[in-house]
Amino acid sequence: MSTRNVARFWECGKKIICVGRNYAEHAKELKNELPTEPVLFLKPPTAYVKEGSPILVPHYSSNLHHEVELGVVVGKAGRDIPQTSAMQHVAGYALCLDMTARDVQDQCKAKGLPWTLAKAFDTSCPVSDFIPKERIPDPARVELWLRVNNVIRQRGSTAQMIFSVPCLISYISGVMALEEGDLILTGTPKGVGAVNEHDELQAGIEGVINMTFTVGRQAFTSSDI
Ligand SMILES: O=C([O-])CC(=O)C(=O)O
Ligand SMILES: [Mg+2]
Repeated sequence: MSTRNVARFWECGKKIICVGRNYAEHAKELKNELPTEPVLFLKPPTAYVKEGSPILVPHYSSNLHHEVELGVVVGKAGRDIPQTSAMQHVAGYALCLDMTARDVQDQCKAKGLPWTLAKAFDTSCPVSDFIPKERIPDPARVELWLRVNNVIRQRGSTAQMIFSVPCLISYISGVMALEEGDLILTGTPKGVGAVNEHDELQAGIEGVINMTFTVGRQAFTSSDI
């Protein structure tokens, strides 16, 4: 894959690997135990949405939550990657939202079912433009923020992550091969909450990038895509 294609990672059709409960304060706010190893789940490439298109509340949910996260874009494929060379596999970053149907996730948790319906629906992965690696010299020093209708909801530093970016790359690549254009969502800091139709959602990485999305509602109609 060319550098140009990695820069348009959302068009590559590659996988999105998400990490849950990677910030202690967020694990606590949802009354979850702190993980002893990374919690992983996946989103399909159809989850991507870019600025200019709305985030859609799934037709089967009435409690859509925002989660602002640092995304890591893979630039070099690998399997069983050691932590010491993990950063060589990073092409760059993206500001990401892990949109979550919290009511559906709660039902999945109660029934012991996977989180797919809660996390993998169309538009569940809003992303910024590609951020070249040089613009973020240290992924453990990134300040994330998120506002809904101009009110600050989330603010956190990636310094608070339980598992670092090199640790996550090493762990994930021991489970599944990482490929160029894959995206890793590294977990959300505290402050998650609901968004509703017509809300305006703004998120940013301090001093690097910001993005704006509006919220709409998914219609349950058959259509060609
Ligand atoms: O749904 C959750 O709370 C897990 C998750 O994605 C996160 O911690 O970022
Ligand atoms: Mg998340």
